[in-house]
Amino acid sequence: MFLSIEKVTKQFKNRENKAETVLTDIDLQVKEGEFVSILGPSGCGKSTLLSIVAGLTPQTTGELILQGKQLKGPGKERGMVFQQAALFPWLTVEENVMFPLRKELSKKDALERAHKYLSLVQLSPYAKHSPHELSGGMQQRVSIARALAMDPALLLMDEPFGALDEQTRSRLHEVLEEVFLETKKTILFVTHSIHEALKLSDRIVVMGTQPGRILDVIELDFPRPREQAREELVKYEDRIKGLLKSEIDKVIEKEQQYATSR
Ligand SMILES: Nc1ncnc2c1ncn2[C@@H]1O[C@H](COP(=O)(O)OP(=O)(O)OP(=O)(O)O)[C@@H](O)[C@H]1O
Repeated sequence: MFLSIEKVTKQFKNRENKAETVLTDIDLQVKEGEFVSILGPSGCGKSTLLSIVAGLTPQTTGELILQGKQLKGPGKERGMVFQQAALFPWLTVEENVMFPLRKELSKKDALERAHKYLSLVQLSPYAKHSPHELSGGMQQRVSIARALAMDPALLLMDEPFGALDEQTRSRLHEVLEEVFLETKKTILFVTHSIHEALKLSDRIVVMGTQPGRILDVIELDFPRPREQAREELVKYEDRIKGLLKSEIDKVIEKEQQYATSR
């Protein structure tokens, strides 16, 4: 198996210094070249799980194995794209994409690589621009190009389009789908949007909350582009909404308990 997440749990200390379980019994297998979304209500531990796979947050128990090797800490075989593009404002677009390549490639090769991926995300004309001259969606495309330029085996994306308006988001879904089909990268993608997950994924991992755990893994066995399969989409959407309903109720109930206890 390309990526195995085995019996992973995570506890954080809460404000009273008591251990609180955020993730429990996470078992997930990801095949090479798969697009897997992690979907669930706010606070169910999606970002924590992705951060554990990235090696940025240590798990409390359990194991992660990528391409036969046990994961310990971060590594360049995993690229990460966050909700905010986090570009260096003093560098141009192409310099931002070249930046992580500076140690392993000559300047000429790094530039060539940067342009390959800028072209893939349709930003070649903006190579010499500064990040502040770009829209939020364009900046996010630069950060996708930067992550891809490292040629990671696994691309981890944490709500990469969460801060964008609906139209830009929709355009970037198309860009990401093109990138996915072209590069055949394995992608683990965190979202709380059912539509986004249905549009992009081969499989959707639906998570529940309190504690965060996997409720179901849904295989989307109908062809891309997904928008054309309206009936299929509605069927899957209803199934996911059914799974999430009681989870969202739990979040609301906790919120109400908190409000009445004040
Ligand atoms: N460093 C930390 N220390 C303590 N608790 C944390 C820490 N990071 C996350 N948590 C807690 O873990 C839980 C899961 O958080 P996480 O950000 O992974 O959820 P999420 O599903 O990604 O939420 P959202 O969709 O709102 O981004 C939350 O209750 C959060 O408060």
